Amino acid sequence: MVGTVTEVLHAADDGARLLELIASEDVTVVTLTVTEKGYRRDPSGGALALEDPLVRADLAGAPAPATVVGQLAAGLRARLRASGAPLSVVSCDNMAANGAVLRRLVRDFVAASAWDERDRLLDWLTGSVAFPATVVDRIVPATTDADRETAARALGVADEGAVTGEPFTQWVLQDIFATDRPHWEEAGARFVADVAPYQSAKLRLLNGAHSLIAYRGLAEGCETVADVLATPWGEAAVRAYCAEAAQSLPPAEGLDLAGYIDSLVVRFANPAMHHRIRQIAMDGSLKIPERWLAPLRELRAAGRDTPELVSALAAWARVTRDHPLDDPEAEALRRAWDARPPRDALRRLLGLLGAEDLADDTSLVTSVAAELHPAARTR
Ligand SMILES: NC(=O)C1=CN([C@@H]2O[C@H](COP(=O)(O)OP(=O)(O)OC[C@H]3O[C@@H](n4cnc5c(N)ncnc54)[C@H](O)[C@@H]3O)[C@@H](O)[C@H]2O)C=CC1
Ligand SMILES: O=P(O)(O)OC[C@H]1O[C@](O)(CO)[C@@H](O)[C@@H]1O
Repeated sequence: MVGTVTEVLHAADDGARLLELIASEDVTVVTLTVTEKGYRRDPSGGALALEDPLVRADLAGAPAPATVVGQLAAGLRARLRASGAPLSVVSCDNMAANGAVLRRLVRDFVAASAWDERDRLLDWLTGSVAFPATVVDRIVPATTDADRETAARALGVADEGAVTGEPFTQWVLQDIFATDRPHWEEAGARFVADVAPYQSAKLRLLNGAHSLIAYRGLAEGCETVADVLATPWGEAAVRAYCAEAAQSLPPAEGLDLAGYIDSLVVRFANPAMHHRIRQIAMDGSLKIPERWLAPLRELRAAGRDTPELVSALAAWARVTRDHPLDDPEAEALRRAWDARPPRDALRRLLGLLGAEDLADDTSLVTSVAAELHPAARTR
């Protein structure tokens, strides 16, 4: 039993209680793990997607906000009305600069609202609400029935909240909380001034390699990350990808990139982790920009070759063409392949990733298209 969990709510059904809790002075920290989808960002610029139907409904004053940002903004308004006590809102989602992203989205929502206290709320957000950036690095795959059965056998009781986690754990937080914060460092968390080096290393190496494994593995009939690592090509593909992506990472004190890459190979190969590659492949249109496109742009701008990232993009493109997709853009991704020749389909796919600049990069598009050709080498 996790004794610190005293109440469990479903935000969609218990909206009033959620707002009451965000407004309560007893609450000093709100954390979020709602996946990239939960943020409803405009793919091109990172602003709140004001045209999204649910965001529009929340802004129009739907009785209970349905989006995460709408719920947070309404809760923060209630808090300002109740006491104005400072609060820290901590995104634990897998996005670069997740704190700044969330702060911007909440501010975008408030600024677009017709609320009377809109300007006062924006001022209060600036002075009293902190949005620290964080990086959570621990592989915890979606729980399966088999995991629940294992937990029930081990515990002697059924635990619907059981999760399976690997031995490795890392939680790095930006130390800019609005009030006294919990002493999470006593349980191993690290508080630092700047999480960006940790965030980029994790997104570009761990998550970037995961996505590569997912799209290449799907095409080859694998089911889990460990299955891919057990193939003759799995470890070499991870190492080659990481060696290339790591060139985009500046050296940072306390970060041993070579050691991290070695540890990834061991973590990915752990046969006890049934981390399904379909789970990782899900929502590629939201995950790929963070994981691959940021290093791709930086490396190309520095004049470096990017064969591994090109190959990764080709693996994703092949999956969008040949496999069923679980992605908010699934239909548009599939329709991109109505374009001929494949270079035009690739341009459309890159456009759907919000990467018009890369879609206009003829040399990149030609390289990815060459990898799609049946005669291209298989790696
Ligand atoms: N599981 C892991 O190993 C780690 C997960 N994370 C991050 O934590 C976040 C959640 O991951 P998990 O807990 O594994 O996933 P999960 O699938 O168990 O939980 C996702 C939660 O997000 C909610 N959600 C999904 N779409 C939403 C939407 N459009 N609007 C509002 N809420 C939505 C779901 O209802 C669910 O409660 C992700 O961003 C992930 O990158 C970070 C590090 C480790
Ligand atoms: O979004 P994905 O690739 O399914 O990953 C889920 C989570 O597992 C991890 O890769 C493990 O740390 C997280 O970074 C990620 O958020």
